[in-house]
Amino acid sequence: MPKKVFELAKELDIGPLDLVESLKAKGFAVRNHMAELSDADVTSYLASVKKDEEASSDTASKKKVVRKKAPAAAAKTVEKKTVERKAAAPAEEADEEKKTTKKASTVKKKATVIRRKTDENTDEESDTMYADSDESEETQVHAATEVEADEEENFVAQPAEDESVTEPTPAVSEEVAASAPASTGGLRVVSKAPVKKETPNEAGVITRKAADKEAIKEAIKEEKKLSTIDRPHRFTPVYTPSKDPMFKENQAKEEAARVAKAEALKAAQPKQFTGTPAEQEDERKRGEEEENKKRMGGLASMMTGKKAIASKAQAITMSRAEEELKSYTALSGTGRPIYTQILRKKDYVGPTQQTERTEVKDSKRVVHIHKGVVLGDLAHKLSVKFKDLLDECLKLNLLIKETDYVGPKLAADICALFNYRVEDKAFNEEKIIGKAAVSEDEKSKFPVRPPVVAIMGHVDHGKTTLLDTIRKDKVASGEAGGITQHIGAYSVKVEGDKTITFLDTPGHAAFGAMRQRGAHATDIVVLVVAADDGVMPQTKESIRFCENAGVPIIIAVNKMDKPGVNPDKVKQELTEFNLLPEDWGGTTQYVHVSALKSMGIDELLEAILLQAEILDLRADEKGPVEGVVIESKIEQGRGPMATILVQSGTLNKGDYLVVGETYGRARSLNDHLGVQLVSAGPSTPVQILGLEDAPAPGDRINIVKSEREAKKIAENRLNERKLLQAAPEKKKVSLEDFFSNAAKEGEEQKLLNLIIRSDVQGSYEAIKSAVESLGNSEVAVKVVAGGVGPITDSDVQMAATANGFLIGFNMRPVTSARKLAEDKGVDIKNYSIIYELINDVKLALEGLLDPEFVEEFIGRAEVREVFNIPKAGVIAGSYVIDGKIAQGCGIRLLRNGKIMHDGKLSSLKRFKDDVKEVKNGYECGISLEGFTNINAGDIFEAYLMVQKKRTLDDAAGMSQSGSKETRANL
Ligand SMILES: Nc1nc2c(ncn2[C@@H]2O[C@H](COP(=O)(O)OP(=O)(O)OP(=O)(O)O)[C@@H](O)[C@H]2O)c(=O)[nH]1
Repeated sequence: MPKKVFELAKELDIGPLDLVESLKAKGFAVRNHMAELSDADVTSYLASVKKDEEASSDTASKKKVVRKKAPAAAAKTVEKKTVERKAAAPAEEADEEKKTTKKASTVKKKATVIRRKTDENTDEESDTMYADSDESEETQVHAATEVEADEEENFVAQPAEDESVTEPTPAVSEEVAASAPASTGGLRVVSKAPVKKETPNEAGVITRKAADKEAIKEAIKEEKKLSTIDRPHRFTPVYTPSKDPMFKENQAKEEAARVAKAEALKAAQPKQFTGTPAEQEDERKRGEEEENKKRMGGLASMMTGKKAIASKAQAITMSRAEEELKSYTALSGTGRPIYTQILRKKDYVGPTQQTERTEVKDSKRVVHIHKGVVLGDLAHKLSVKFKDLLDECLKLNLLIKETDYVGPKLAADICALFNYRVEDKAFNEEKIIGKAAVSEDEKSKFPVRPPVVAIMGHVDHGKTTLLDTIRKDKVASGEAGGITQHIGAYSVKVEGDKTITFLDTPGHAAFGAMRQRGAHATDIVVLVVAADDGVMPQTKESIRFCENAGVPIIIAVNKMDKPGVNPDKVKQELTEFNLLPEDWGGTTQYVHVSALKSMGIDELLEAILLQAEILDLRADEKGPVEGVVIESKIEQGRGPMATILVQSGTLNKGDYLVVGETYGRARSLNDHLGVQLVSAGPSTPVQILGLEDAPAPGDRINIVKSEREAKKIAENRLNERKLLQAAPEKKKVSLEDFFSNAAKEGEEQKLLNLIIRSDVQGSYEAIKSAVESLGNSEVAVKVVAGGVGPITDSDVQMAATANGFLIGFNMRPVTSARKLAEDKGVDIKNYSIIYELINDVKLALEGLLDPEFVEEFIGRAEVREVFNIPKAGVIAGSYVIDGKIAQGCGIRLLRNGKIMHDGKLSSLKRFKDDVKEVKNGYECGISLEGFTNINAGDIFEAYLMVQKKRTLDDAAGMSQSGSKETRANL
């Protein structure tokens, strides 16, 4: 069974490294203690050891070791001594030797080179047996090289020895390692000894031809050379002897034990061959020959440089060595790689030829942009330096930066300066959506659709009550604060088959933006005006929105049930706005109603249907779907939910939608009553589920073929908006603007940071725009985050970081957010009525305004006589002629109307006593802080600086009313 070296070492009870050394010395190709030995190797090695031991014991018993100088070495190496066994040994000794050799096996002889280190430092010498003394000299040069060389030498020498395989080698000096410790106490086994020394003239000795010897020498030298050039450097573990005498003794003991064990092992070895002793002998010889052949093969390959690569690591090392060699040869004698190019200094050959400037063809003077462009990029597209672009832009009064993003219009203006035109190559979503222009003629053939009606009017004029009465449903009672908070859309059946779609729009000023959207989405507006209140600000505002949207108005004069109301007064007021009643010769329909008493409702509905008829409202049910978002919110557990008014086409359940910057699939369609629909035709308000996000009110909806297309369009819209938002608003700069901006630069605007969470998108937007419009140059509201949904931990975290406030509109914080807010000391305010929210924000903003100090006159005194009192200083004996003079007040000294001094009162006395104040008609002594030039006849004017809390109206300079004053100095 094959064995690892360390296993054999264990069996032999010797150190694995020692065994490796020993094996190497005996010509076994082992790399380390992990190398594997075949059975034949083990047997061969043990036999060899045995033979050595016997030889050593013979030598020791006969004590005929003769120290003899090698003929060649004698001349060159004096220090080295070669111990040889005399060739002319007695005959019986020779016989004995012959026997031993045969018994041990006819394997080639291996001598062991043993270097002995003596304890004396000065007299260090080594007894080494060398085949060649030249070799011994070389081995002294470098230990590692020596070992290597010795090994090589050994391997090379073997074939020569094999020639004498059957012959004993009396000329070969042997020294058994085991005997060495006893004599030297510090022997170091470096490697196996090379070859025997040749003594050609002696009888019975197998001689080696001189030519062969020379050839081998040459081979050894060649090998050595190679080993220094292309062989990787490797270290051979070298045993360093201890100088401790005890150690030497132990070594000797260990060695003796090892020998004994090897002998025992040999004795225990099973006999492998059967048959006659002659047959056994033949078999053994054959085995040995095979073994030798194997080794010879290895040696031959080594000699020819085709040494078998033992391991991967060795292969890597070899390849590295090869590379190194190559790079070495790639270096010229200067140490510079031969492929390095020498840089030559260029000779000056005069000015370079100027390339002629070619004018760009008109057809090529086009700049392609995608909706907008960053000016740095535009300069690049125009092939001009940005500096030149900046100079040219000043002609347009434009002060630009390289990072500015401009829209197509401004880009076109800039490009025109360089005789370029702009082509917008923006993502064309219409190509995907496939909008087809419909002619008026085609439109007239479409079926009639229900009118979409919005109800507008001033707060509390009865909009919700009116709608409620119309659709017989109580809406107002369920609303917080009795105010409609967001747009609701409802379809109402009237006159049998006919349907009217109502948009219930809120009336409060904060919902202006929403109302505007409502106006644009509607065909007809019913303007509710309370007969008892008349035209109010938001009535006027609603009229303006309708005018802008070109939407016809029907006036519902409400609360006609109230006693003493005068509808003509309302009509009169509205004539100012070109809303002349029909009975007064105009075109506007006026209907007298009482929403509360359900009076005049039918007339109103008739008027709406009449108006719709006049408008001839038609839509293609089968055409592409168009619609608008009325409202949206995120419902817990259901996700984003949007109220959509389909304006044309038919929206089907399962359609892929693009809605503003979001997209999705209409997973479910519900009408205002919550009834599931399969499809929704023109003028039908539906709530849809299945969008990715809550869209903004007013967003348009389109249907596309796939979700991928929908996503693409939505993402493109989002990207473009972001780019435009990032772009600073470009205004034409005037010198006045520049100076006013420069003056403002020093002032720092105080910010009130808010995080707003609302139940629906419309409310959020309305609140956001309302609170943001509250600021001025000194203070401003910044909505740092917000949207639809409950107040979460991250909102609280953000409020804490931004030092802001959290506002929930119809939204409460989640439990964890509430706890976190308590921990972080963040204030969460909850509102359900928008004007209360706005008032609070306004008050908070006012708190940020710097207080104002105003001077308040309090009295006047006339100086009658001036006293110069040594310790007290100058005292002006005065008489209070107006108001009072008080301690701590500011005081001005006037002489002939001219202000001589303005400072603080130092002391105020009545006779010798200090007093707090002296009123009109009394005398007093007044002294001033740091001023003594007081004359009789001068006037003291006393005043107080009063701190005045400012309101936003004050700050805007609109109104001084409502300011609260506090006396700062008293
Ligand atoms: N007497 C009388 N009261 C009415 C009539 N219509 C509405 N009201 C009352 O007016 C108040 C306001 O009505 P709303 O319908 O909430 O008014 P609104 O215009 O919808 O108010 P906002 O939602 O705040 O814009 C309520 O107290 C109603 O009862 C009416 O025809 N006659």
